[in-house]
Amino acid sequence: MSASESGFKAEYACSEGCDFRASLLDVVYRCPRCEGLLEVRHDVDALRAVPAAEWKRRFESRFGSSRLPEGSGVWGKREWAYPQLPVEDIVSLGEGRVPLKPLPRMASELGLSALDLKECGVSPTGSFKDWGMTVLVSAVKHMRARGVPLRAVACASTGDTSAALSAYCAAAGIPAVVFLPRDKVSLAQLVQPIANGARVLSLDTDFDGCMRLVQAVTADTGLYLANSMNSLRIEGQKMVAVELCQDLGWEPPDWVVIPGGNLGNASALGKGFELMLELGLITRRPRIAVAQAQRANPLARAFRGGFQELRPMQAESTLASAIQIGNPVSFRRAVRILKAFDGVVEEATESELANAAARADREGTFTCPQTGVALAALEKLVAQGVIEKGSRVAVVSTAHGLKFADFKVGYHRGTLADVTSRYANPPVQLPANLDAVRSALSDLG
Ligand SMILES: N[C@@H](CCOP(=O)(O)O)C(=O)O
Repeated sequence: MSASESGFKAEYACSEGCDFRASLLDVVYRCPRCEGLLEVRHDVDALRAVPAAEWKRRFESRFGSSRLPEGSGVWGKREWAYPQLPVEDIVSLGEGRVPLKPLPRMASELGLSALDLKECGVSPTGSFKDWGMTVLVSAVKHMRARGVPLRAVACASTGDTSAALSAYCAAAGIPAVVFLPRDKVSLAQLVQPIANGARVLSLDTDFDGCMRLVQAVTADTGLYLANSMNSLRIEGQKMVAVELCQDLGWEPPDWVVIPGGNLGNASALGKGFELMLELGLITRRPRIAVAQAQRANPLARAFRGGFQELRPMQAESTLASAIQIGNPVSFRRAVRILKAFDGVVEEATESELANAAARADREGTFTCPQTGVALAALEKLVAQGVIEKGSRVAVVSTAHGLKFADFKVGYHRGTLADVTSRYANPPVQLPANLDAVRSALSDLG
């Protein structure tokens, strides 16, 4: 069924309040009047005509399906994503529907009544970027089918967005071009677009430099921009908030902690909560904490200054390479969301992020360094009393740790610069004889 048959629709609107409107078939990323980013605006009155209980019932019933796109965590909620999109244009790899993993030991040590990790990296390309990329690439497939002359789709990336774009474009048979900062993404991230047949440009600059170039190149409307300044991405990524509430019986946590780089993700999280509030699926706002690496912390600096305008910075090298960004494109959107959700921003040093990731791994996860930043920020916010004891907290885990194997190896070898590995667990080197093995295990009783 095409969602247009169900009567719902969405269009572009200026996120800064101009009365600019455009069709989702248009190639446009910013408001032509004020240069502000666009947002996808849904017909909320039409959506509200369906009772909240019916939305919950629909979403629950689709959640159980193993068939795509119905069983996708994004397209199972398609009326809230891109309602007019015909089903035949959906490009899904089975994104979303990821585990909400409890961390009971860490919760108890921190004095929280619940701590859950929303494992968005348990996903086709190993990161939360799949949630938004399925919407964007499906939209491109639809535009091409309708005769819009798009030759290829391009993005700048710190490694996860490029992997997602390449995989979805490969599935759809659409050429992809990725702009990567040379030697600043992990080997696993680099090989993903290579394997998927994307055109990989390895550039002698950082992410912000790649972002400037991709924006210039995609001014040619035949090359479509896939970074999250394109608001189609936000429509998929906002489903993280919806799925999180669904996991929790439609009761939001008290706090959500999320790592922040280019800041599309924090904006999407807030947009998801706002839509659920408008449609009555939830009745309370969680508070949001955005976590940044201390070496790439433009939002944290702005927060300390009372959210003055963004001062772009040169992001320094950090283990949390996926959020090594000094000039976040979605800064204004994220600030708006933080204000609306009584939000805070905290930052983590290299040692704090690495140890927080390792601490969570001791409970059965395999966390990426960006999630380590969020967990370290959580520890600090609890210690400061900002997040109160007894709170129920969800942390958005953005990527799978397998993409960052070097980080894990370095941590457990104790070779990471500026990190004291408190939970290092190096292998025990032994001769292959029974006495040595028994002696190594003697403390286990
Ligand atoms: N961390 C991102 C950076 C690009 O951000 P996006 O929000 O524009 O996708 C990545 O993985 O590339």
